[in-house]
Amino acid sequence: MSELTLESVTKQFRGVEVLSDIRMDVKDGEFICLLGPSGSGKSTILRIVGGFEHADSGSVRLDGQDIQELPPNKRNFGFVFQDYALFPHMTVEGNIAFGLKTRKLPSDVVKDRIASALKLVGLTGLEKRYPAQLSGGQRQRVAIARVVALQPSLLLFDEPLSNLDAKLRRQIRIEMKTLQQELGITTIMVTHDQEEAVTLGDRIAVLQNGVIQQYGAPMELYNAPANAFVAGFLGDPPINFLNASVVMEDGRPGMRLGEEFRRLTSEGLPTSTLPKEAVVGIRPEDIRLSDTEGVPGVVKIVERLGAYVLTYVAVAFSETPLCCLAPNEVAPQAGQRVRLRFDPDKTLVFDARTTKLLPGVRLEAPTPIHS
Ligand SMILES: Nc1ncnc2c1ncn2[C@@H]1O[C@H](COP(=O)(O)OP(=O)(O)OP(=O)(O)O)[C@@H](O)[C@H]1O
Repeated sequence: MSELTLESVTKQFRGVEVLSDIRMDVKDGEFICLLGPSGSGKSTILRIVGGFEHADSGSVRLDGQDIQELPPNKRNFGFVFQDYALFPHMTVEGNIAFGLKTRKLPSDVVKDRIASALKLVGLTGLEKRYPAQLSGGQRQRVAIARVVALQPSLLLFDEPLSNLDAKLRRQIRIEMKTLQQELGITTIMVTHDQEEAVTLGDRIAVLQNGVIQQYGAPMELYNAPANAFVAGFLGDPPINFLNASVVMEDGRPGMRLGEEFRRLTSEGLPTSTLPKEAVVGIRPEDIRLSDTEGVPGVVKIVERLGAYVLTYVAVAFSETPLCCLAPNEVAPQAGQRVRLRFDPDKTLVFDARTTKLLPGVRLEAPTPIHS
């Protein structure tokens, strides 16, 4: 069992608050990703969990026990950093054995642990190689094997893949997920790469300025982001944002998007509580290109990505062209006039002032268009 709970954790550096009121629970066997831009406090949380920093207030509990006074070497946690620093003068075997020997384990146990760790990361047969004789991906696998061999109760990864090229990142990412599922070790990983977080994390904590903006399953965050920041951080290509004013027409709320007027449905939210200014979020895959129906626009740029095509369409109510993602066979030309249809169930509406999601508020279907 390895369940971790962070409660009301705060941290300041030189009088500047870098973590405020961090609350997180990590269940046994879960893979948690801490996602956020540079400086948002991800590594500081990991370092507090690892025991390399002390929280100013709040508690960090493992299986109910407060561990804050335990030094890092008494926590039995495995740490893999971005700069995984293998010992260059030691073989693969020697690198993995090092930590095991400091724990004074019998030599047959050390041998077994090395063999099974190397098997897990697919490096059996490379025991006698030196780090310089390995590829970047192999070195990272040794770094993971070295930590896994210690049989830690918690795995802590700080941007472990960021030194690798895109293809290798993807490959090792799949290996890490498989390995973590096989071993069932509770894992926390820091990343600023949303794709990595979405593919690896059972749950993701999105951080901004030391505050957890939302903590939940990847698709929960994607489909129902708590605020515009989370909506913008998850998804590639990113969500389109449009500024809009909320207005009443015939006693019913609607929105002005430049010259366009759209009715609003506001399930569960009284019309009187709707903000005056809103931000509408529409994901590229929720916009359909049409010849006949919807908002008129002009294609500016077409980017072919192989399986998909991204079309950037200039419309009257947005300063920046809207990005639409469509299957490859739907490929308009730059300069072409098109119409755009939004999936009304998928539009997200945020309060422009607080940036919070207005749950249940949707733009209605594009037809009929009022002017
Ligand atoms: N030891 C320290 N002394 C002073 N300030 C620090 C220290 N460690 C971190 N900080 C500051 O705390 C804030 C959060 O840093 P942290 O490293 O946790 O962010 P991060 O989200 O992991 O960023 P990155 O992705 O760049 O590593 C930053 O503003 C950073 O400059």
